[in-house]
Amino acid sequence: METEATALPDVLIVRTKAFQDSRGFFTETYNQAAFAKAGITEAFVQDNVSLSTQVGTVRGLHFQLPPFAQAKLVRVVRGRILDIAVDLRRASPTFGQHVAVELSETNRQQIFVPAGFAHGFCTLEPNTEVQYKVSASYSPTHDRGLAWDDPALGIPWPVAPERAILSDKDTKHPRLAALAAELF
Ligand SMILES: Cc1cn([C@H]2C[C@H](O)[C@@H](COP(=O)(O)OP(=O)(O)O[C@H]3O[C@@H](C)C(=O)[C@@H](O)[C@H]3O)O2)c(=O)[nH]c1=O
Repeated sequence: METEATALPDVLIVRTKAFQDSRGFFTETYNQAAFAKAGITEAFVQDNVSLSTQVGTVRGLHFQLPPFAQAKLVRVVRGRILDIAVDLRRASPTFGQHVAVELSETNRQQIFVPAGFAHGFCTLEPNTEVQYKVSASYSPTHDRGLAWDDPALGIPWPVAPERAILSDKDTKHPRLAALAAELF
């Protein structure tokens, strides 16, 4: 496997080696020892999958508060997304900044998003299936959101706000400036 730094040094793009043959390919999407060697030492405790049927589906921006803050290792099994991570660590020099990375069934790259970041994505193809590992279990009482379309974030979403397909919950999150000091 190899990792590539992004504009936010703690967010990594991960590529694992694929073995091609006449049947197709084989790759290890996660290997604890290899990832630890590359600096990803989180113990992942839950695997998630979501299917978004329509192009322009936006999920996010989501995070969980401590002690249930989650690091995430995200990949796309089918389709294509623009994946977004926003730094919410108040003491960080890159607080409020984001990384945008395209993940697809074709490029098979993954993104590692540490705890202390909000995460979300927009689907670029129908029937897109996203799988991700998280380092803390789901806790609805610690689950929080950040407005995906907050202009202060400057995220280059590939869908117009009026066309985005969102959950009811994701239309109601506060903007960054209104997030309480309850962050990280
Ligand atoms: C996230 C999650 C949801 N659920 C349930 C709650 C709810 O009834 C249903 C759908 O939940 P949501 O609307 O929050 O699903 P979704 O909008 O897909 O939420 C996910 O978005 C991406 C961007 C992330 O980064 C994830 O961490 C997660 O927040 O699934 C669980 O049982 N376990 C979980 O870990």
